[in-house]
This record gives sequence, C-alpha cells and structure tokens, in this order.
Amino acid sequence: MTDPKPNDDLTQVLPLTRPRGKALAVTDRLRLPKAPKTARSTEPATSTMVLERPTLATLEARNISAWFGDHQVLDRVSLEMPAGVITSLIGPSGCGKSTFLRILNRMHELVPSASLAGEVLIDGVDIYDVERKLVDARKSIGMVFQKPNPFPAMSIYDNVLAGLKLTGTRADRDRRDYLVESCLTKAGLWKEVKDRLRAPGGGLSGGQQQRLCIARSLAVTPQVLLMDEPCSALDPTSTRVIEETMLELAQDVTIVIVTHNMQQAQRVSTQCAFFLASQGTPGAIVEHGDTEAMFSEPVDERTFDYVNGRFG
Ligand SMILES: Nc1ncnc2c1ncn2[C@@H]1O[C@H](COP(=O)(O)OP(=O)(O)OP(=O)(O)O)[C@@H](O)[C@H]1O
Repeated sequence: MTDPKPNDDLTQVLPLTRPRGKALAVTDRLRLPKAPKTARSTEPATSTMVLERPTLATLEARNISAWFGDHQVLDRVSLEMPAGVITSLIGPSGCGKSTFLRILNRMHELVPSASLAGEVLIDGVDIYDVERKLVDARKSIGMVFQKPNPFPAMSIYDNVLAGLKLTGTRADRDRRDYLVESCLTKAGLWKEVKDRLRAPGGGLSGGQQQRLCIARSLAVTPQVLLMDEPCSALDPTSTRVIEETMLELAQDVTIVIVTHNMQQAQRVSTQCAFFLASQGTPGAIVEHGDTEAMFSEPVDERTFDYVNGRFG
C-alpha cells in the first residue's frame, strides 16, 4: 500500500459521479472550501467538557468489487459493521483488506487506475450517492494509517485541528482549545503533551504520533474510525495504549481495524471478517462473525488454518 501523506484522509476529494453498479475510474478532484474566520466566543473555555458524542452509525458494504486497472482485487464483498462495535479485518497479505478499508471512506479512488462497484452505506445512506457531498463522508468516516502521519513541523495543537480547516468546519478560539484538550484526552495523549502543545508534532515518539493522528481524526467528530494496522510500527507498550484507546473510543465511534496480529483482533474486536484471495482470484470474505467464535470454532477450514497460523 502507498504511504499516506499527513492529510491523505481529509484533503483529497472527488466528484460524485459513479453510476450505480458500474466500475468507473475516477481522476478529477475538487477543492475543499476554506474555513471562514470567526469571532471569539464570549463563553469561557471549559476544559472539563467532554467531546460531544457523534451519533453512533452502522456502516454497511454491499457487493463491493474493486480493480486497479484490469486487475480485480475484491469480488462482491458484503459486510455489516455495526454501530459502536469494533470490527477487525484479517487475512493474508494482498487479499484486499486495505483496499476494502479505503473504499469505506472513498480513498480508493485517489489511485488513478482504481475503480469499484457496489455500495457503502452509513446508516442506510450511500456515501457514493451523487446527492451526498464527499466532504461529509470524510467527516463522518475518519482514517488512521499504518505509519503515523502527523504534519511534522506543525505544532501538536495545530495538528489536532488540521482536519477542521480541511473540512471547512468553523471553530472559535475557545472551541479550538476545547477540541484540542478533549480530543487529546480521548486519544490518551493529553497528560503527556499538555505542557508542550506548541512543540512540533514530529518531535513525539511513534506511539505518541499515532495517538496524535487519532486525536486529529476525532476533532471532526467522525461516526466511524477506520484503522489500517495502526500498531504495526509500534512497540508493545504503545500498542497496549492504542488498544486501550480504541476500546474506550468504541463507546462513541464505530471502529473498523485491519490487523495482522491475531491476538490484537481477539483483544479488541467484537466481530471479525476473514478475507482471502486464493490462487490469483480476487479477495473475498470467507467467513465473518463473532470474534470469539471465529477463533475458537470457525466454520470454514481455511479460517481455522489461518487463525492457527498455518498460512499467511
Ligand atoms: N496502488 C495500487 N496499484 C495497483 N495495485 C495495487 C495498489 N494497491 C494495492 N494493489 C494490489 O491490490 C491487491 C490488494 O492489496 P491490499 O493492499 O488491499 O491487500 P492487503 O490485504 O491489505 O495486504 P497487506 O496485508 O499486505 O497490507 C494486491 O494484489 C496489491 O498488489
């Protein structure tokens, strides 16, 4: 997978022109509106306020197929990712997990040769619908990547707020202060950085940078958070902190995580989907369901072999 740029998840938006059920290469891009300047609020900053809860949303993929040029990498994948639940996507390298995840918030289209078919519904509304603004989909469905990608020279404070500008969300000074504190608190980073908010984001450790990226995603109050192997570049301690953060966040946000770590899938997820692309065929879901059941008594022999480390 291509390495993400710092604002990959938010800046690049595309026209909503895909005909239903038809694969279409998308190349054009739109520009996001600039955030207008706002007056200062007269209300005092309330550092004890909690980040307001987004409405919990169910994400549903229906018959998703995907291509890079002529190469089909997913074939009619359907999966419901219920509100307030952590869903893990597992499977061997190259079976299309990351592609599927990127389709869930319209990032797949950023690859010039990419095309797709199928529907992605958030609470029943297709994020690819021509009536829906792409920026709304990006606000509702945040993304955290494998490699932490803060803006390295930008301050920790400004990193958290980067998404507001990019999505044209207004916030006065007090609101910004409040968002920075509450998002960093939610991401489990506040105590470590509260005395150096003006220091550059690039000066944090890898685990801290990843939590900064989680805080940045939370600032636009997403209903869904997609995480592509968020701990694979981190040490066990940072991994544990991120997992605790995920479990905490799951009360407010629907989370979908791609992971190669079977223990992690069992520790954090309620439901699990096993992807496989056998012998040159496009990736598809072999089996999905309750994580505990998938690991203890999978229905399909290939799932049994995979979760027991016999391949992949
Ligand atoms: N930008 C791209 N251009 C062309 N082909 C791509 C691109 N990105 C991925 N692919 C191909 O799509 C298929 C699925 O890749 P994807 O990254 O989705 O798999 P994955 O299951 O997430 O793998 P991994 O676990 O190694 O990250 C692979 O065959 C891969 O080579």
